[in-house]
Amino acid sequence: MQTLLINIKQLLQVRETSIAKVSGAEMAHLPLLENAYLVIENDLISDFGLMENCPKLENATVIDASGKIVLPSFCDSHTHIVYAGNRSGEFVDRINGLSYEEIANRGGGILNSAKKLNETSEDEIYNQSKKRLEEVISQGTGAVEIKSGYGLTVEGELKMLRVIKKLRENYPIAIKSTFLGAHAFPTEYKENHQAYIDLIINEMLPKIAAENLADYIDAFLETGYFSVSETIQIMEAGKKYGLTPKIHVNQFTAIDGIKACVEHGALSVDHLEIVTDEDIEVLKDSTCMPVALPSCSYFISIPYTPARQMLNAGLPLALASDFNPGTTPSGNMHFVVATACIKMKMTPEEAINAATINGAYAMDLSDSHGSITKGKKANFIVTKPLHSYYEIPYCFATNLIDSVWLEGKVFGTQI
Ligand SMILES: N=CN[C@@H](CCC(=O)O)C(=O)O
Ligand SMILES: [Zn+2]
Repeated sequence: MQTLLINIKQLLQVRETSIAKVSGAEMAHLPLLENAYLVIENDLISDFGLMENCPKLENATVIDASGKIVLPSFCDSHTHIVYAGNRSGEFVDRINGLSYEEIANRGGGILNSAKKLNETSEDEIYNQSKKRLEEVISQGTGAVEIKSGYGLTVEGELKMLRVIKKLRENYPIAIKSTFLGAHAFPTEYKENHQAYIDLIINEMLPKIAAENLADYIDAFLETGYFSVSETIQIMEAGKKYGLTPKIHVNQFTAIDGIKACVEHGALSVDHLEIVTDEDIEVLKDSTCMPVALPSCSYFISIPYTPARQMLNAGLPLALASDFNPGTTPSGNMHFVVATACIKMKMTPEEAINAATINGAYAMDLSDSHGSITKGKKANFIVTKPLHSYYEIPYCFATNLIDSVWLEGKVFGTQI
């Protein structure tokens, strides 16, 4: 089956050859074609170019995209969209003056979500989570990572990971699965951290590996959560089962966690609201992708990742949503891109690179996702008529999407 999109006003992120990621000054360059065509063959991109060179394809379905912009789907490399219920009560508590830390210390926060999750059936969690997955797809996400971490018990973590597996089986979107048993210490382990770490290592990990339920391992490396040495134990244990680390770090404090993550081969370090010069030095010349989560900074009023400082140092940066019930109840990557431009002073080119090809890198998907390249998945967004791609971050709260395409079909026609 062949589809030909013609008269595309701007075709963004076109890469003749596949690249893994873009870093530093390269991020200011977003390659594009004005007045372009795009050919899709089954689920893959097979050709693209300028309209003046548009091929005549006898049997293709032709779609006129006059005035519209086409860009690769967003690659959201950090979410927690599998959860039960919500935490809107804590949202109001924060409006009334309590901090995230104070709420967590009262047994709220992650432990609140863990209680709800353990009380909810797997089917019910699946039904709640699939609505969020459908929502983010309709907002332009074409590849997503999903974490566990609201179970904090053997059964609870397995339940979450099985839901992620079922989502992966039932939706035409690439899903990577991350085991985050080390998200918080359950109350009964508050005074005995090692016993919970042992439970993760000796009980959870072998079962997860036996069912092949995870691609990555994560921990919340933070003051009051998992220390550097505790996180190292988790990373080392995960690696024995082939799970590469992707770690929550530097959300509230900088405690030399990034160094440990880089030394232990982390694919990404995520959050980075607080970043020191030493952290930046450690990330230079590493293969680890820093990931910023600006919707989290927005929602709980914490600093934004210092993107400019990091890009000036030559680092790459990815943008992800962090969709979760506590700090970011939204997976809208258009809002993420806009907020990165508005609050982090990233240019539209930098933000779109960060939310597409660099997001793909942070999920080991840059070979198949994140750019308009022949042979990659035909996952892309067609916008409503726009004057230029600058309007994507500029119109920060307008739904600019005309259609989202996953594996060569308009989403909604596959399921
Ligand atoms: N910071 C750690 N984990 C999540 C939030 C967890 C929660 O509050 O439920 C995050 O990435 O922001
Ligand atoms: Zn997170």
